[in-house]
Amino acid sequence: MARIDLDLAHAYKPNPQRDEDYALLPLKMSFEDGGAYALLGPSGCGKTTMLNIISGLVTPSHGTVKFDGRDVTRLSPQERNIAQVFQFPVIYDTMTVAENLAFPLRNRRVPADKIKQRVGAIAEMLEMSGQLNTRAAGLSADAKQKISLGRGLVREDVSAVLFDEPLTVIDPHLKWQLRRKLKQIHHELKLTLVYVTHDQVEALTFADKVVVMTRGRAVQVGTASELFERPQHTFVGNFIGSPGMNFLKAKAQADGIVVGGHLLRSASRPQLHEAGELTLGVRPEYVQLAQPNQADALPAKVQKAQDIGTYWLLTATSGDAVIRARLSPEARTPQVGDDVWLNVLGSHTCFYKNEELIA
Ligand SMILES: Nc1ncnc2c1ncn2[C@@H]1O[C@H](COP(=O)(O)OP(=O)(O)OP(=O)(O)O)[C@@H](O)[C@H]1O
Repeated sequence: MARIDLDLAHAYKPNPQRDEDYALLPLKMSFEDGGAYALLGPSGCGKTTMLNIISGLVTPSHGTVKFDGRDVTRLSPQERNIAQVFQFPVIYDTMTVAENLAFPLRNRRVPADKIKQRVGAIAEMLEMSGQLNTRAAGLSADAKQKISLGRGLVREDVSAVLFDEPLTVIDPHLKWQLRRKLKQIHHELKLTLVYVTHDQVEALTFADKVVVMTRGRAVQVGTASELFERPQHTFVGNFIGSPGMNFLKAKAQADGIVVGGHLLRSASRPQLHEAGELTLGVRPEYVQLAQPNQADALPAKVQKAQDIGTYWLLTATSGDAVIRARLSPEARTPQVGDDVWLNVLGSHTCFYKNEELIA
């Protein structure tokens, strides 16, 4: 396994001039040896480009890729010793499940008894022990993709295993099981894993650390709780969470924060005073119903109240701003048209300037 250091940028077109010309803007980041990472972001943000640069399928137009301090920028995937699992199964239909799993090991002349032991262990982890002698041709798409996952995980000597949306073809119920399974396998095998997905649930359940990407930039690398509690960029606040963070235009002054002409009184945060116009960010989970004229609350009118089962989702407007609150089912739920006060200022509230977290 290897520690991977990226210090690079990538443009598919020659002579890039503007930010839009880059698939990856200049970035510096490291993947720790044995860590499980997810690259998460919407379509076109550069996830696959980053994965293919790590594997060696794409050479970055600028900068370097290092494995354990060694420059591998111009080495092929084979020379880098990478295993990669793609969206669709890459297996041999004429071979049995066991032969498919053994293939990457046979290629490297691993002794037969070692192959048997390793194939048995991987099949057991993927709950395929009963199918080892079945020919792959007759299997479902799910089972074939499980074999692909197994082939990616079977070698112990790889620098890293890279997954590009590997559960796309998997049935939703099995998807959930396999995500958990992959996490468990990671704990058992201690491989460096990098997993591309546009699905936040998939990223957050699989990875120890999630790299959130937008428009060719990695805007935050963090644990699920860091991304939830302290989004470093408004994109992260909005992209992570269901629904995403509320954002309100704000201005700091000595005795509090002004939102929509209303003063929210609070202990001052000195770093905010110089900032001028700000964005206040608060997750719907932390917005509470408040008493009228409560110092840290805003007046609002309820536009929607939806019963989501485990919580009520309230949508209210305060001036131009829309505020969503996730209220517990036990709370007194206001009705559409009610005037309410919503607490938006507390220890979980974040402040942004030019999209970046400042306090
Ligand atoms: N081979 C290529 N040649 C030219 N441009 C490309 C190539 N591959 C990707 N791009 C462009 O680079 C940008 C990033 O694409 P990339 O495939 O890395 O994003 P992604 O986040 O993986 O998206 P998706 O989830 O849709 O695969 C996009 O604007 C895309 O059009």
